[in-house]
Amino acid sequence: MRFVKGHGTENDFVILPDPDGELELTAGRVAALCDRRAGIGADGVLRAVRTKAAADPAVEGQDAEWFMDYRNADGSIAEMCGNGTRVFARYLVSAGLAAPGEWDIATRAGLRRVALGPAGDVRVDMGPPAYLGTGEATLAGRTYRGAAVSVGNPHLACRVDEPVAGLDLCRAPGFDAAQFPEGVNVEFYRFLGDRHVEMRVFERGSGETRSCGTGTVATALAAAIAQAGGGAAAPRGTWTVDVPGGRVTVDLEDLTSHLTGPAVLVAEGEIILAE
Ligand SMILES: N[C@@H](CCC[C@H](N)C(=O)O)C(=O)O
Repeated sequence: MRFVKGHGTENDFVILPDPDGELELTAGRVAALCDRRAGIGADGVLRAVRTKAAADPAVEGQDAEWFMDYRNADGSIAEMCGNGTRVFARYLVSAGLAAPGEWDIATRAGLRRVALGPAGDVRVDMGPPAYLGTGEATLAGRTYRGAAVSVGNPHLACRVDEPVAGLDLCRAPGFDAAQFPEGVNVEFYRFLGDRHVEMRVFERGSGETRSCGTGTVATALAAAIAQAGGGAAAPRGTWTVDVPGGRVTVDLEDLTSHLTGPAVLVAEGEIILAE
């Protein structure tokens, strides 16, 4: 079957066009595709299926032509993927399946509105990130306090004072499984300036990645709350988030948030699907 490979700030994806929902996408098949030695290699898979053909109750009734069926590299299903949404939108336009402009994409976290031209950055309405209180992550014998944030999927954004490049993210950070029964994406961020942070992430289901769009939104909210001295009434504003794979912008607004950044398609080809 055909595939396209793309990335958003080096958070990379295999895109599988499946307009009529015919593909049986097992967890094993996703993990095999994402394998960086024995497969194509990616942080996740984006299956492009027409919403009306998607046999997924999570998107039933969503008024969008296309459903982004996102899977993590280990084959697990996630509610949302911010970088993936930008890459998905760029793919639909590039393939002639949607026109440049503004339209909605169905996701398990609800409709996400994208805005894009014939080339260049993509802007995604990420909805209002929800601050859910504090939490703790452990890494290399140290405990980090963070903000639990839902961006449709779960995050724990922890502030650090040292450069994030020095953190050992070879192993998964520990977290309280009672607080995050479905697992959690853990971000570590450091202030670089006014509304400017650097961030690294260990993603649920994929390990350390070079970027995480939902994670940058969670981090911007956590940093805004920290800057305001705590509490959920964070000031609104535009944040710059530097990640190992590049830079994105997060707008925290009264009723929603927007994520803006690159979306690049790098290859297309044919997969030989081993059964
Ligand atoms: N990289 C994504 C997030 C993908 C899902 C995440 N690993 C989860 O399990 O929630 C992004 O750009 O948001």
